[in-house]
Amino acid sequence: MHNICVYIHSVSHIVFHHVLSQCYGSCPAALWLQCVISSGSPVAAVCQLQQLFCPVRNQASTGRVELRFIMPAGPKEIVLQSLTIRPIRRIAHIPGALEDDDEDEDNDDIVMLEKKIRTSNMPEQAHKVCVKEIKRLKKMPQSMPEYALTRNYLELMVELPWNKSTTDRLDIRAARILLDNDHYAMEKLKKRVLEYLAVRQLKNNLKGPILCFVGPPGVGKTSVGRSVAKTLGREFHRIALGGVCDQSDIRGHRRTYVGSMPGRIINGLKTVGVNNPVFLLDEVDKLGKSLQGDPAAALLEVLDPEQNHNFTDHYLNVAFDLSQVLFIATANTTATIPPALLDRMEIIQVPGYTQEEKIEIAHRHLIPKQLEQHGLTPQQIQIPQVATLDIITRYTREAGVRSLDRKLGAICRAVAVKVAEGQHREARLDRPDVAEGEGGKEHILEDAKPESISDATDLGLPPEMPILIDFHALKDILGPPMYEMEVSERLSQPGVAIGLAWTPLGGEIMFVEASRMDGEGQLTLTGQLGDVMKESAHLAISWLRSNAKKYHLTNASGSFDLLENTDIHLHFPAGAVTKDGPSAGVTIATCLASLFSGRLVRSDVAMTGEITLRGLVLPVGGIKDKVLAAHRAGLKHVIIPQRNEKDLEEIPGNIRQDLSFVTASCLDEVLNAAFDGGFTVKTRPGLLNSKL
Ligand SMILES: Nc1ncnc2c1ncn2[C@@H]1O[C@H](COP(=O)(O)OP(=O)(O)OP(=O)(O)O)[C@@H](O)[C@H]1O
Repeated sequence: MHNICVYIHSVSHIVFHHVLSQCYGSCPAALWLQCVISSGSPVAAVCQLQQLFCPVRNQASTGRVELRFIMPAGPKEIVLQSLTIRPIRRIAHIPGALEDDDEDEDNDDIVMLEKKIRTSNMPEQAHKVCVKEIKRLKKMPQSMPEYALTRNYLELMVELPWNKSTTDRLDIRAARILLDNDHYAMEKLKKRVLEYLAVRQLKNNLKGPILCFVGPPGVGKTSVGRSVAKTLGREFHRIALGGVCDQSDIRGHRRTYVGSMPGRIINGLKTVGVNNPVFLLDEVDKLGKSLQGDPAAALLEVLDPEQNHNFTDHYLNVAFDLSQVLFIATANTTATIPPALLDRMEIIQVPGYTQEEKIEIAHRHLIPKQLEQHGLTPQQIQIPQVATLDIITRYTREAGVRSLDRKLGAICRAVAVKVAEGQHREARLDRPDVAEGEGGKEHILEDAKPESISDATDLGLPPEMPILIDFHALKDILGPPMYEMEVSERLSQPGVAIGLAWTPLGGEIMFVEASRMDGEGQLTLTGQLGDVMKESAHLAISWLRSNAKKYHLTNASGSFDLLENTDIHLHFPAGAVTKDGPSAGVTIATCLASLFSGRLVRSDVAMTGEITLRGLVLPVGGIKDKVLAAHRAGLKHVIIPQRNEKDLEEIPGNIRQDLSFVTASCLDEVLNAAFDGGFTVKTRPGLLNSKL
């Protein structure tokens, strides 16, 4: 016997009761779906319900049925439920009242629910609440809106994994192999993760710190979180926190609200079905705030090992023990993480990759993954390392590898079309053993072919030869290169210097430009600068004015008072991007020194460092990312504050070899390194201040 019964108990509230009885064997005895209609009349609601039943009516006696419900607000279709129906004997559609049969079925369901509550392993407090609620449910008329709410609540309570967990697979050696297999480089991060797992192995129930991976996009933070779960043999669940601005998203709504539901933590537990998953709290730095409360405050309770064994979701209204859950957070920057939340986490910096690391990641992980996703084999496409380097330097500018991955995806798609069309032809190979690489340079290919493939095809060689991706093929598929080395062009006149900036997207090189013109001694700053950066500009000008004689710096009329009848304009290109922080101090001072001395700053030097009014150079953060950015841009020398020398240990050996570093403790040393032949004190008599 198969019944579907619908009743409307208010204009805005429709409860659809779908009873599946005897003929369903192992299927649940009853399935309840509830749909809240935000607007519309009863007539409209009945029409929609008729639409809902149409597919069921037309269904043959066996098969799969999708019940669809059209919301009145628009054309959006929501699949309420899809289920297998066999056989359909009868469909009853009775708006306004329940059939007697259905009532019996429903009572059966409640009996089953009660049984589940009795047999479930939930804690005593939760059990008491459930028993109380089911007693209320039994006495409640089924037409009451609260009936469905209570029933949903009880169904969630019996579904939650109060005591169900997976057994941890704690084998550090296996974990090391798995992490190494899944991720290239990231040594610091892997080391810390292994330490964490080792302590877990030695001491069960570790109330350890919450790890928070901080780094630019696409450096593998999320993917390491997934590997940790795999290593431990735990379920993995990702909770995206970007843009979450309502604390109910974390802690749930109280059941008194219409449409109330549990928060993301409880929902996640229901999804994974165990109480010890790995929860990845993604983009914790992008939590918002609103009148509906502060979600970061709600997360405090979730992440605090001292409190989270008693986490109370507003919807559940009973405590759930989260102490077995392994939380890992990810963020692009710590600057926007609320301090209290930051305090509960151990920050592990994940810096961007060098070009060499990116090439390795591409060939070991990204290309095989893309080939698999596009149904290609290494016999059908060949991407040499020079082509990968071209993609990295000319088509992407990023600290991570996400954009590189996308470009490789685009190449695979283009090749898939060729392969599918059966047109196996080399995109282009001018000479048999040579392909063009970055900057038009020619590179010897690893597996150089005796003939170019296009020639080979013409000569009747096998069409299954791999399609070779070279510079010209890249141009065909990805379009003209998006980034060119432009550094030396931009430093071809005085008043320009290259700084190094740290952004949540990784390190960047930053040009600082200065011009002077007749005026009244005003300083104009443009390029969306924050207050700290503006102050750095004022500091740099003051230092140069006070040292103008020492360095023989003059304005256009030859006066040592640099601002006399002179206005200065300082600009930081990429004017749409907001910039702040003190680390541009040395660059601004160098740029102005170039402007007033008429000398060019070396075009292969980049610098970073905070300055004081006395010309000292103070340490700054993000050195590794900044150095990587300088290397990516093809620069050769990097000036950093002396007290940042220790940070150079983090720079990979090959990058340290490619670059030379100057550690400066004062602006004199910076200027000497930034200009060819140094920027030493002029010794013309009469120009120097007597103390010098
Ligand atoms: N070291 C690496 N080895 C292998 N694959 C990597 C590595 N780093 C990143 N990837 C790959 O790059 C892709 C992007 O990584 P993922 O999504 O984990 O980045 P993310 O740091 O979490 O970025 P976001 O901050 O934007 O969330 C994934 O496919 C990942 O497997």
